[in-house]
Amino acid sequence: MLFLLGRADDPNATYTGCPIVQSPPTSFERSWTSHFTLRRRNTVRNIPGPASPSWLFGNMLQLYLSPTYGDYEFDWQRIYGPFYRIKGCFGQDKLMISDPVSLQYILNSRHFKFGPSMENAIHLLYGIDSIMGVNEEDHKRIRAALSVGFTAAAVRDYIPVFEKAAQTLIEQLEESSGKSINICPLLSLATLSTISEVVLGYSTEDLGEEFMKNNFQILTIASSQSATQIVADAIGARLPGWVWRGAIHLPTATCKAIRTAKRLANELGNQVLREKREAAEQGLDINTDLYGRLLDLHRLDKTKNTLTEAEIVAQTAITMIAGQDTTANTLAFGLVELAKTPELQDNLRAEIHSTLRASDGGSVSYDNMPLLNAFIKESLRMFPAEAIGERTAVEDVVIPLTGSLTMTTGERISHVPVRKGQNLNLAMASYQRLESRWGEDAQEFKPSRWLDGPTFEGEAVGPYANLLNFLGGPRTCPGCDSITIGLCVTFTDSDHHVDGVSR
Ligand code: HEM
Repeated sequence: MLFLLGRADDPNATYTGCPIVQSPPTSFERSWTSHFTLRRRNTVRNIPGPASPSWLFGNMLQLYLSPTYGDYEFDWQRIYGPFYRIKGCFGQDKLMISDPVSLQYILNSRHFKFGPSMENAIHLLYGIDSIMGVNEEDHKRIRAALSVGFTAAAVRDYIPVFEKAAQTLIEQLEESSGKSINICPLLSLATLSTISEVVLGYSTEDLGEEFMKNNFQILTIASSQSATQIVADAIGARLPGWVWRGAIHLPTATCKAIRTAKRLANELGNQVLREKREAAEQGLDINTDLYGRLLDLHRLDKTKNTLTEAEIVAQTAITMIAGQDTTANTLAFGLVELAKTPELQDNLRAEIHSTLRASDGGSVSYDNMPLLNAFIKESLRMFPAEAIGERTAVEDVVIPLTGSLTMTTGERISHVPVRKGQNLNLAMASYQRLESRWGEDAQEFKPSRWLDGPTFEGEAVGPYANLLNFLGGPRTCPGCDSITIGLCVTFTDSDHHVDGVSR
């Protein structure tokens, strides 16, 4: 489970990313609701899917602990199509969904919320008042307020920060020139320093030693996966919230790290706001980062449209953690592909050099670099940092399909009725390798697909390039636009040969 990651009714609200549609019941939903009430049998059980090797683990070890990500999942998709059933721990039925029509429906519908493990993890680490911890009206309000830090103008202001981080990265690479290095911790540090600068106006030195140590502990906990954790997760998902809230006080290393992370985020958020308040009282401009913008809005307009200081502080853990390893891993996978394909590296370097020459020391037009943009889209398509999202149906609901599905009973259906509580895996990595969507070469890393005309079949989903890396709907990742610019800047500025790669 990638629990570190990391939705609104107002059609006029301008959030970054995908248009926000929190749909009222559609005619489709109304007609199917009556149909569904007539057929309360468990349809999910009759959806085809792979055999389960064990009652205890179901297909979970194959899904999450295969030697290379997708060893089983991509094969299952080839055999069973974009909507199939797998077994979770203790015989639980889970749906694996990569059908674009179904995904679009789920992401924009009010009939689904985070699954229980994800909800508990969000509450524990980010807090119940964080943007991911709140729902409905509160979510819409916090999301609208946070959007000041993610507008096109704000993202343009971040470019010097991205450039500075890329420069530091170059210096670190130069120090290790000719030697083999582990690039992942360097990238993680680079993304943390960028996020800290644009969110809080703080450098990593300002964050302090204890924060830095805890931050890397938390990322290690979040990215480690084992059979024991999979079972613990499945048991945890069945426990009520109060058990989780109590369990966090256990004297284990993980619980201690999470307790420390919450305390440090709270202290940090309060300290940043105190300093910004004092700076504003001295007449200084505090509109230079996300927290400065949020505080300034609150000082000028204390209506319900702005966040209170406590609400701003409550966003510290999520904004500092959600984008760090997701961005670093995207960069790392891009570098792996560059290392494997020297010709691509040379062509990219030629495009970067000619664009930099044309800019003549002025601002660089990243949009005018087709190969760089194609390379970034292809890296995102092949290697989504969050491979699977988790949702639960909050009531009995019917999910539409692109085509139809033949059940194990032989019946063909074009809509899947699911019961309240049904667990759904939004299979983003599978969707991004769906041959019916991307073509027969969907499994190949091929940036040229983005340059050779229409890239995908069917209606667009997701906020960027028809990709689901940032999911979609009201909970689309708000960092989407800044990340894509940040990736352009980093690859442009870190003009270094990647000579080889080992894992
Ligand atoms: C390549 C980098 C990134 C990827 C792939 C990514 C992916 C995602 C995904 C998939 C979600 C939705 C999770 C869900 O609803 O299940 C999400 C939510 C979120 N992301 Fe990102 N993210 C990235 C970087 C960032 C950055 C840099 C920030 C901010 C500094 C950020 C802040 C957030 C926040 C605040 C949410 C919660 C949104 C909400 O619930 O309304 N992310 N991200």
